[in-house]
Amino acid sequence: MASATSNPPLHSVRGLRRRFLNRIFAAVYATVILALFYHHAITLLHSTTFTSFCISLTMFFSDILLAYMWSTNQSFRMNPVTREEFPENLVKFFDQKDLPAMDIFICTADPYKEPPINVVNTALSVMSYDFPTEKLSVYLSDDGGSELTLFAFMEAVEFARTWLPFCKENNVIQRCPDAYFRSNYAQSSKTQEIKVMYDNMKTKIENVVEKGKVSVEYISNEKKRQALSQYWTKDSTRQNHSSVIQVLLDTKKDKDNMGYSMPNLVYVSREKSKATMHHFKAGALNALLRVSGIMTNSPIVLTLDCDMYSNDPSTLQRVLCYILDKSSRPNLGYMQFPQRYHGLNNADIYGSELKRLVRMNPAGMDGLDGPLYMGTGCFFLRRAFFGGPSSPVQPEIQELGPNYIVNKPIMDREILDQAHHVSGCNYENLTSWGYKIGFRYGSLVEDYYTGYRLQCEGWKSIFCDPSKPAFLGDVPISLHDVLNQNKRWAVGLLEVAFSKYSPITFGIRSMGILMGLAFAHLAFWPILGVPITVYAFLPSLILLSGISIFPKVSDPWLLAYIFLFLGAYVQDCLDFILAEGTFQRWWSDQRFWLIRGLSSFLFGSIEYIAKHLGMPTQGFNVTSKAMDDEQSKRYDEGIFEFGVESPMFLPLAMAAILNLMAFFYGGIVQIFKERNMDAFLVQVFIAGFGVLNCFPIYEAMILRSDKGRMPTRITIISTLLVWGLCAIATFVLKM
Ligand SMILES: O=c1ccn([C@@H]2O[C@H](COP(=O)(O)OP(=O)(O)O[C@H]3O[C@H](CO)[C@@H](O)[C@H](O)[C@H]3O)[C@@H](O)[C@H]2O)c(=O)[nH]1
Ligand SMILES: [Mn+2]
Repeated sequence: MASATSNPPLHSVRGLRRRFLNRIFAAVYATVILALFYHHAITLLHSTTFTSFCISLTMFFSDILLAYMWSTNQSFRMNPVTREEFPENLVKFFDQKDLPAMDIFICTADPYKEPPINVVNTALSVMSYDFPTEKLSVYLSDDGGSELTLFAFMEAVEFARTWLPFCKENNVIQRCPDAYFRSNYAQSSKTQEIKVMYDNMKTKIENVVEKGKVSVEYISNEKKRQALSQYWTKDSTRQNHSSVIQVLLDTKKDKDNMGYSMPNLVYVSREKSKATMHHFKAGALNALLRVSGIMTNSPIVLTLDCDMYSNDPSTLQRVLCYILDKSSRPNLGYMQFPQRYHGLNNADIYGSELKRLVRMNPAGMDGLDGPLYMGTGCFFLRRAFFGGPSSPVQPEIQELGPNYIVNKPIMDREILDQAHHVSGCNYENLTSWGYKIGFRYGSLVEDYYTGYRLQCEGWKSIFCDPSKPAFLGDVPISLHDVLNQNKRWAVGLLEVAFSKYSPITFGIRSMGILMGLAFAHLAFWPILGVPITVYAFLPSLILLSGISIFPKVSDPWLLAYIFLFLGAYVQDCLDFILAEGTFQRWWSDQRFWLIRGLSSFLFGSIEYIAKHLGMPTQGFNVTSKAMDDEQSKRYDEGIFEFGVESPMFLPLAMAAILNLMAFFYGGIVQIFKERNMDAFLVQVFIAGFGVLNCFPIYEAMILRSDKGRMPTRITIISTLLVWGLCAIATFVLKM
């Protein structure tokens, strides 16, 4: 066990024992893949017709892509580690007053998709961290440019004056008010009183959002009126408005109801103009980096999405266990906590837990040079945004440099003017922002891309995954939302994969083979759509024409297929269950890979190509966090939500229908009637596996009558398309 040099230790790290087994298994598996390639090559050479050549080539190509995904995936398995922190030892080394200051960034972008009451809850959960309040500054970026959000925050400030001291004096563990009142909290007259206050605030905010504007009866004083009036100019819209910066709390002046000081709280809505690119979330974060730079310039920065509240008030202490211990990891640039979620249904039908992506793979990278950046729950050293560890890049004004010490109060006129200036929409023109400084532009997955570029510059990272989640977030509850989110990721990842900074070339050169491959695995994630689509359609189509393409049951080559299939699936399942998973969730997770492959990845790739050709595309389509009661109920019961006529459902429905046909035809005609089991067993098995995975789709097409069922039009169109596909296949194969 390697532990930090300090004594008593602040943290420890341990390699998982299964890494040795992983390495041996990887060697065996790789050998079998090579053998399979040999078999593919032989089949190709011996193909008798042009059609059979094309089919063999397609299967070979699909298997090459699968092999690429498998081999790059091994970098996560070579050296996974787990860590432990001992925040209780921190006090033995550091005085409260020596702790570094923290700037916390929260992003929101749309008051209708991201209800302001939830954003307020997130802010309150971090404002009440167990940390010296004068060292804490919370910045809210409102890309929705909405007076509704500003209003919600002005209400939140009032509530915070009671909530913050209440949490501290009663040592409340759950400091997100909404989660607290949902939990089994100790009832007392004080908690009753606070609950009433909270409910009042919530009702007010929700009413205002419902009305779509802040009417006068909600504006209780002149200060609020003035703040809100900035939104009342004629040409102020979401895409077109000047900067709004409102200091809602100033730690030097504001006191809560018990007389304790409060953290800084600043509302920022950067200037927007239709004529200027704003780079979505990355642009918003860069604006915050500058505004906070002018106002507080704390050496540590936390980025949070508005839907991820803090679930543990002692998280900052955990972070300091690494950041204050220089021996923990040289050139440490950031520390990532996993995204963890609340409100998942038992089976996690959409695989939203993303266990592999957000917990298992980052633990694997942590054993190398550290995890990727995942957009939220990540603590950065501000310095990391300004060039590599040994190649600093100076920003255009010295006040923004990471070492500059702010010596004026946050409300100083000059500070406010400068803050407005740096949040202007043309400020970044002819500067290095987004390219050499700050969060990086050029990909819809700005998080992945920024973390990747920082690692290329030489920054390292740490993955901190305490058993009590540090942050908890929402998951989308309709299939359409999930697929859209995954599609956005697919587009963003391809943008990196095929850029001049592709991990497969630039990445491997900059950070070595294993880290390079780990990033390359993700960048090319969407190509999985190709083999998944091929396997979903080709074997079944061909089966319907009575043609066999896999080794016969009596052929020893079949063993290679069985080994590769079972080896990958069983290892994956074991890994999943060992990482606190259940079999049921694993099953949903593997199914969702197939669903993603057929929809998000396919449509994402098309969108990427369209974007590349200069056609207009969607950009950063914010995931909805608003809940519809009926939808919520169905989600909780584990029922798939189709409901809308999304083209992304077409390939899913088609695969479902085709595999069902192939399974029955193959099973009945080929195996029972023609006694052709030897030739067709594999294809019937593949179709059957598809059918097994498609149960929720059949249900949604035939059995259900609720609003979330498969729209009839999708069912009809996909049936026609399958019919057309079969006709073409018969024609081509009989040629
Ligand atoms: O123009 C924009 C668009 C989005 N956001 C914010 O970005 C965050 C993430 O957006 P969301 O729609 O919730 O995206 P998800 O798909 O849930 O996010 C995952 O993927 C994103 C990259 O695609 C990362 O930025 C996120 O951190 C990560 O959780 C939210 O707080 C938004 O308010 C902005 O500030 N400005
Ligand atoms: Mn989100």
